[in-house]
Amino acid sequence: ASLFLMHALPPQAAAAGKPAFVKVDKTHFVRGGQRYYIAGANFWYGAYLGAAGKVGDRARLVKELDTMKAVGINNVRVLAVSEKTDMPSAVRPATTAAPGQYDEDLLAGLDYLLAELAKRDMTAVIYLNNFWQWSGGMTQYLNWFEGSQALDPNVTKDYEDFMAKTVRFYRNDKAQQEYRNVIRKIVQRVNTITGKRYVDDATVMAWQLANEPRPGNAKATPEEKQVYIDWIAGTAAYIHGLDANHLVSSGSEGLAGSAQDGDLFMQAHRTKHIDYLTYHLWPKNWGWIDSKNVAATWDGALEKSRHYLNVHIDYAQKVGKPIVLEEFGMDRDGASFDIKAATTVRDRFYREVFDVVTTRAAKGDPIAGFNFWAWGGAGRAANPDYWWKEGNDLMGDPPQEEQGLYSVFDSDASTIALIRETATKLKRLERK
Ligand SMILES: O=C1NC[C@H](CO)[C@@H](O)[C@@H]1O
Repeated sequence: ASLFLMHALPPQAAAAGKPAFVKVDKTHFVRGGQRYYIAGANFWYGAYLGAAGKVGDRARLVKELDTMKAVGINNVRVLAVSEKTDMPSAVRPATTAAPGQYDEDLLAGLDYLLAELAKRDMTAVIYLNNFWQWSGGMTQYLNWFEGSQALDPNVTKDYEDFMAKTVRFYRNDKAQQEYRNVIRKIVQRVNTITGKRYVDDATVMAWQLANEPRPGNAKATPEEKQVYIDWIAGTAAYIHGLDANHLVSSGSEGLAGSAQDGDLFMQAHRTKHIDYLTYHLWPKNWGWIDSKNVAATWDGALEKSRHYLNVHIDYAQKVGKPIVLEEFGMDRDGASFDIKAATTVRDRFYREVFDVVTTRAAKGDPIAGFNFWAWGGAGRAANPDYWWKEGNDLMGDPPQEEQGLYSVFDSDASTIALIRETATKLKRLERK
């Protein structure tokens, strides 16, 4: 097996015979003795596809990874665990049925995904919780440990209330203890397919605290901000205590996930236990663009997006760490979810994003790559209303969103061409 895996490593590492962990060298990633840039996809459901039995679809997973590899995608950002919940817009089944009750068949899906990524010299950023409800997440932990109702914003329609209540997770000792039990279970896992300990597997690029953890809502108090800063540092330190080989990141969106407070964003990521910064860019979610009135809103959205793209690279320069634009997306023309709808606005947006990323990376600035949101591949919406039901294909859009909202499908040739072109440009920078 080791001989087999050897040729899955970058040439330098294979020659040296040691695993090529992704490391940080000042404001850049290095891997196998050379710079490393992320040309990545969000693939939250990758471990679900890797599960055996009826939940998974290993044949589809292999096909999706082959397709992504052929495009030049070298990294996927995936969900490791989900929490069983009665919230309608969460994925089912969940890896955690209740505190301490884990579904080994589903967890073996991550084993299979990592084994397949290793064969293709691809890496994974793995997040260990979710600030949002679509995988159970922090609100489900609070249902377990404080008895509160797990809040589904798709039902309550009140995101400000959701965010203000969800941050109680950071200060709930029992919830934090179970969260750390789950972190330890995943980080110290032995891959049931390869026999390799996760801590020794260079296919893992980084552990990520959660998907989009926020300090509170728009009115986050100084005390909530300090709790957030301390939670990031404490949890990241805990992970590094379990695993001396891998990087740790927060999963932050940047300003949008920091109550628009740049000092908080930088302060929360100065801790030595956080190895690189992350940010996400969502013009439609944040109301910068009206997909049904692009003519009137594109210029403003582009100006705000360019500023957002650049200011976070400047924050990373000040903090002295790499930063990855690990989420961005745009819907299909006319706000359609139909796979047959054109993607001219999406392609224009991706082109603008890629222009900033590649231009500043080529200048040596700390932008270390991207993950677009999200790979839909061969997945197809199953219902006329585009909502997901258990047993339907999984795709880039999690269950809380219409199936087709942001997914890049394998038939979206123009968008895939832009991703391929950008992956090639970043690959060239690795050889400098
Ligand atoms: O992490 C996320 N960021 C934005 C995605 C699209 O709205 C969303 O599905 C996900 O919760």
